[in-house]
This record gives sequence, C-alpha cells and structure tokens, in this order.
Amino acid sequence: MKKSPLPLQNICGNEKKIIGKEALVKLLRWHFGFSDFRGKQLEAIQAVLSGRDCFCLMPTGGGKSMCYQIPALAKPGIVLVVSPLIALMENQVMALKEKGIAAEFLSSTQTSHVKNKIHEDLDSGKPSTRLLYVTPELIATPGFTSKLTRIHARGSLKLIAIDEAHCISTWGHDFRPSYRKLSSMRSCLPDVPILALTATAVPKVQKDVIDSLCLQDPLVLKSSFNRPNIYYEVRYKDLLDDAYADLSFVLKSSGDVCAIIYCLERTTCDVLSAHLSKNGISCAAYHAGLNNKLRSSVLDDWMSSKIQVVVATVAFGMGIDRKDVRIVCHFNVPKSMEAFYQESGRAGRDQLPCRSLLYYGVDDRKKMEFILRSAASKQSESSSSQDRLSKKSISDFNQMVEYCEGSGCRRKKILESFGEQMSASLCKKSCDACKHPNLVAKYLEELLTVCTSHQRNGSSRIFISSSTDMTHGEQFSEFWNHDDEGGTSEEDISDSDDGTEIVRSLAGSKLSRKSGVKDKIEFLQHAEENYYRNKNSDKQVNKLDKNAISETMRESSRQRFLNALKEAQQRLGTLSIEFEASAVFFENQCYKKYGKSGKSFYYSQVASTLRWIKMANSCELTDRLLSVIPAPLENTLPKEEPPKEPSLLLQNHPMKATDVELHSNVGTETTMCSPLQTQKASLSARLPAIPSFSEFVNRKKTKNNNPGMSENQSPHSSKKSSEKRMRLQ
Ligand SMILES: Nc1ncnc2c1ncn2[C@@H]1O[C@H](COP(=O)(O)OP(=O)(O)OP(=O)(O)O)[C@@H](O)[C@H]1O
Ligand SMILES: [Mg+2]
Repeated sequence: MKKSPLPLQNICGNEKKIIGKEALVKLLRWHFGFSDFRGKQLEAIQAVLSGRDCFCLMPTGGGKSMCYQIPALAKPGIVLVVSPLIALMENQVMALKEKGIAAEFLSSTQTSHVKNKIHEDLDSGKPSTRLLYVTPELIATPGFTSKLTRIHARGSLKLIAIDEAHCISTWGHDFRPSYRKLSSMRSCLPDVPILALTATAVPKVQKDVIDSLCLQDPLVLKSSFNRPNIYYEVRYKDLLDDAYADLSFVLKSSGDVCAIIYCLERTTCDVLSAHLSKNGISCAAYHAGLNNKLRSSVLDDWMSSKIQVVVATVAFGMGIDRKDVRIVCHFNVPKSMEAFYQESGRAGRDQLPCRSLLYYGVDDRKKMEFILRSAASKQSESSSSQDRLSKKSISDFNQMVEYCEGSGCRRKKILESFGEQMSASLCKKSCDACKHPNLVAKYLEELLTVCTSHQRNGSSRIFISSSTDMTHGEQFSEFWNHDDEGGTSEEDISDSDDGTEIVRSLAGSKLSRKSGVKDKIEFLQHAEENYYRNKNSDKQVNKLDKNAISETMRESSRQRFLNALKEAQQRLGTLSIEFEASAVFFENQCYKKYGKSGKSFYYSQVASTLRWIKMANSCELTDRLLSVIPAPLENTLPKEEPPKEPSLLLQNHPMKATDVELHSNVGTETTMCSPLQTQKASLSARLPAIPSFSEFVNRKKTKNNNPGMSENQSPHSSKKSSEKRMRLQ
C-alpha cells in the first residue's frame, strides 16, 4: 500500500545545505519506523545531502542502505544505487515498495514491458522514481550513460550511491572488474555527490576505492568493525568423530533457528543439506549449480521462514537482509578474513545475540592452499600486479589459518586484521578463546598432535612445503573473484565454473569421506541418473556445453596429479618416474575415457585415479606408468640403454639407476623394486587397473573387515579415531 508522503519529503529544494537532524529523524520514523539513526548514518546522510562526497565504512548489518534511502526521500530527484547482485536489488526494491517508496531496478531479468515503463518515467521531465537500482554493467553501456547525462542535465540526479564499494578494488576480497568502469562516472556526471559504502575495507582498499571513484574531499566515516552481538567459535574437525553429526547437534540444540551454512564446494552443500534434512532440520542447498528457478524458490522459502537453514556456497547472501539469522557456520575455512567477516556478519542483523561457528580441518586448509597454488601455477607469465594479488591471497588466507590455529581472542584477531586495535576487555568473553581458554588451548595442542602425525605419515608435507614456497616468490593469482566480465553481463550469481571449481569439486575431501558409503553411492547413482535423464532431454546441447571440460580444468587436474605423485614419492621414498609426464599421462587417461561424457564423470575418474595413486605402492605405480612406454622400448630395455623416445621413467632422465639406489631408503619399497627391475617385470606383468569408485569403497570395506590388514596398513587410524571426541557444547 502506498504511504502518503511526509510533508517533509521536500524539506529543501535542490539547494545544498545541511538539513537538521530533527527533520531527518522524522523521515526515518515515518517511512521506516525506527526511532533514531544508528552509528554514522546521520553524518553520512547530512554530508551527501549537502552535496559532499562520502566514503562510509560501516559493519555488516550496520544500516548502510539507510544512508542513501533517506536522502532519496529528503529531496526531489533520483538516487542512483549501484549494486553488485540482482537478488540484492530485487530484495531492497521490494521492501521499499512495500513501504510505499518509489523504487525500481533495471536488470535483464525484467520483461521489456516493465523496463519500458521505468525508462518512460526516467525520460519524463519529472520522474516519480526516487531510488533506481542498477548493476555496474548497465552503467557502463553508452546508452545508459547518455540517459543519465540527460537526467543530470535536467537536475534530476541527486546522488550516486555505490553499494559494496570494495568490489572496485583489486585489493578487495570481492573484486569485480565491472566495478572499475564506475570510475568514469565522475567525469560524465560532475557535481553529483558520490556515496561509497562498504563493510569490509582495509586501509589500502579504502584508499583505492576513494581514488578509483575520484571522490573529491570526501567525508570519510569509519565505524568500528566490532560486532558485539556475535559469539565467535572454532570447532576442529580433526578432533571430532563426525563433523556432520556435530553440526546437526548444534543446530538441533539451538532450537529451530535461522542459519546459513557456507561450504566451499557445491557437492558439499548438496550432501550436507541432505544429511541435515535426514536429521529433521528444515534446510535446502543453494549454489550456482542450481537453476534460477530453484535458487529463487530456496531464497524465497528461506526469507519467508519456510525453511530455516540454507547450506550454500559464497554465492549466497551478499546484502541479503534477513535480520534474525542466529547462526552463520563456515563448514570449510574461508579464503580470507574479509570474506569471513562479511559472511559471518550476516548473523544477528537485528543486533540480538548470535553465533559464528567455523569448522576448521587440516585437510580443508591443505585443500585451500592447493587451490591457491594451482591458481598461481596457472599463470605462466605473470604480470607484477598478478604476482602482487597472488601473494596477497596467500597472506589473506594465512590470517584465517592464524584465526583458527592461533591462541588468543578471536574478536581481537578479526579487528586487528582490519587495522583496528582492541583492548582485551572488549570481547567480554564473547568468543570461545576468551570464554574457555583452557579448553581451546587443549584443542590446539591436540590439533598439533594430529598434524604432526599427518606429517609423519607424509600426507601434509607436500602442501606445507608448497605453501612455504608460495610465500617466497612464486607467482600467484587472485582466483576467487566474482568476475562478471566475459560472462553474461548481468548474471546474478558469480561463483564461476572455472578451474578452481574443479579442484574444489574433486573427491577425496574429508567431508565426503565422512558421509556414509551408502549415501555416497546413492549420491553418485543419483548424479548418473540425472545425467542420462538430461541426456535425453531437448536441452541436451546446452547441458553438454555446460558440462564441457575446459583446458583450464584439465590443467588443474594435471596439477592435482602432479601433487599426488609427489606426495606418493614422499610416502614411498624415491619414485623413479618423471612426474610432469606422468601427471599428463594420468590426466589424458581420464580425459580419453570420459572427455565426451562431461565433467561429472571426468572428475569422478580423476578422483578415483587420485585415490588409487594414494594407495598404490612403487611397483604398482611404475608398472602403471610403464604401460605408455612405446613398443620399440621393449627391445632396448634388456640392453639397459636409454630409449630414444621421450618416456615417463627417470631411466630417460640424466639420473642413473645407481643414483636411485643411493637415494633409496633402506626398507622402502623402492629398494625392493628397483626401477630397472620394475621395468623388466612390468613388461610381462598384467597392469593393475585403476579401481572405480565403488571398487575403491568395497576394497576399503574389505580391508576394514580384515583386522590384520588394517592394523598393518593404518596404524594411526584406530588411534586417531579413539583420540577423536565430540566437543563439549
Ligand atoms: N537506524 C536504524 N535503526 C534500526 N534498524 C535499522 C536502522 N537502520 C537500518 N536498520 C536495519 O538494519 C538492518 C541492516 O541494514 P542494511 O541492510 O542497510 O545493512 P548494511 O550495512 O547494508 O549491511 P551489509 O553490509 O550486510 O549489506 C536492516 O534490517 C535495516 O532495516
Ligand atoms: Mg548492504
């Protein structure tokens, strides 16, 4: 229902003068029903109404939107709001319309009839629209720029508000190339004040935003980043029997509360959501792998409390305003403190007590380090700016690791990462480290023991050394950006299907290992059924396109194989294979087999091959790789001459067989099976096949049912399992 305008709506004409607090508070009460302004809202509003540029840094949920919504009501003319997500624009416009405020948005999702009506209004001399939400992509189009210039010439454009302004900075955690195009606005639309709003901007990003937008003598308003109503807590997956069960328990014991659970991978969202649903929790998965219809129905159901828990990738939530989110859980460690702050900040926007829960796992850390490293290695010729960004992404992630693995107040760590000093007393025991210091210290000690045993088994070394390498001068890239360029111009979700996604999707994560075997098989069967169902549908071509395996994906897989082989080398002692070529060989095999079937099957094959590499002994590995030696080699081998053709074995490498023996550790499998012997034996031996997923699972089952074998093979597993325990609530 349309609300009658407050007589104050034109409290002043177009003249630039400070409007008194009283008049503005009246607007706030009349239109929004809030008794007073929060934090720096009033200062920001007064600044922009007086025609001054303003940079406004307020915490998540601090009420930044009000800083441009009130100005829209205080003066005639249009406030242009640049927003990164269509979902966010839709929500805000809907909420404003419900309050009787003339707000519109322009996006590709609207019908041309609706768009035409909005354009008609904008073209009229006296537009009724007060707030116009647009994407940065639209602003960049020449047609829209000239429309804005015309509106401005008529004196009808009173403010440009740039929401989530950190997206303009390559230093920010959510850099969006399209935001950079906003830098031309100052020259196209001089005199129109610009308001830049963000919740997360370290000093470097603040400066970058101010410079990029050419803000002139802006009023810089900074509020504390502290969110006193959020209780911060980390739970350690490696010390838990079952993180899924733990999370179920937390959610159930908290009552039927509203929650967001962030996962790194889409598959984890699906599997975890299914698990929670089975346990009676009302929830749904949300990620860019779902179609638009399903995504918006999940969003609607969650916004209207039909479901309470959303299990999502980072695609979910920027600017989504459900006030009563009581728990934000990160089921995998986030990539940076900025991302963590932004996402955990979606809890408790009603200022009531709420909880940030992070499940930290050593495997997750390694996976993230691997992703960072893969992204880095993708850049063969890096520019200095890419190099700079890559190093930054590593150090950003290290801050997150420190948050989880370090002792001391979590709140302090968050605030200090944004350059804010904090006294120890500020936390008031509102994080686990301050509330239960002894318990947290004990967990960290236990975690260290688990990590050390991982390392002793060789499983961590490759990652640890690679991450150390990375901080010492390799080339890196910012890989997680919501890069909306090159895709459809107004896609509302941007967790893209790039190479990183593949690495993320590869099986072998601790999470998927923790779900039951039956669940897993059901899940894969379901995926297979879906695949064949889709295959017959008339959308097949489109789907196959989406399912296509790109060169980037293939490169990620090769990298993954390379790391697995190096890890195998650490586990087994010196392995006499040529790593790069072997990695290419394994990847080629997967691609040959499943290249045409699409990426799901391809990933699955990559994953099972990786599992096989993890379990194989030296003989099996070298045998497997020998199979690709060209036929003529067979004749040359007995003479112990190096083959002419390039081959995968180190035999073709300058290193001699004797070198290998010298490097072998006594008692390792390498000494029992020298490269030469292996080659000879393998020519007559049958090659072991790489197991399928179900074979792998069944083999594992058999081993577990055979106590002798499991004892020999995994002396740590039973110990580790008995070491694990559910954490106290
Ligand atoms: N002065 C106020 N008094 C009470 N509630 C307010 C006030 N201003 C804003 N709010 C409410 O606070 C909530 C958060 O506001 P808003 O969405 O603008 O936050 P934000 O700073 O943009 O957060 P984010 O960074 O997550 O986008 C909204 O529900 C809004 O209605
Ligand atoms: Mg906002």
